[in-house]
Amino acid sequence: MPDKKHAEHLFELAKDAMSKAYVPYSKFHVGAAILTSNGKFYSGCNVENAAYPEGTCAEAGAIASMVLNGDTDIKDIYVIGHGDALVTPCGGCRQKIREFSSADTMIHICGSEGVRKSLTMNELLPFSFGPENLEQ
Ligand SMILES: O=c1ccn([C@H]2C[C@H](O)[C@@H](CO)O2)c(=O)[nH]1
Ligand SMILES: [Zn+2]
Repeated sequence: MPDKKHAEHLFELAKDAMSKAYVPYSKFHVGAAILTSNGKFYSGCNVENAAYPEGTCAEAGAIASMVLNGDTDIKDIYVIGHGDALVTPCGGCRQKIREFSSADTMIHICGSEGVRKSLTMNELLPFSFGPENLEQ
């Protein structure tokens, strides 16, 4: 877990991002917030599209913001969806998070009261394919 101050900020950022989701089709709001290993915060929401497959996930938005700002090392990522069911990152997002993860990256799945489940990258995506697989 990140320290208390970082944890609170991540949760607030993820909730705030969730409130901004553009979801006229699914009405399913999702927010994500990232803390990088160098102490920066990024967030994102899902953005749907009338051409349904073009919609993007909250995690993808947060990752795009992180990369735009020159950061590539996720320490913690919080994900929150509206409603009671826990939102675990979809398969595509697991792979997107994996690209920017390291041994100590943690994925925290939140409910309305805070973190409900914390997972390592390997728990979320075992036997994963990553950048090092391309190193010869
Ligand atoms: O981890 C997830 C799972 C789903 N969604 C979005 C995609 C779509 O807009 C809506 C319903 O699938 O939730 C995310 O943003 N992140
Ligand atoms: Zn996704």
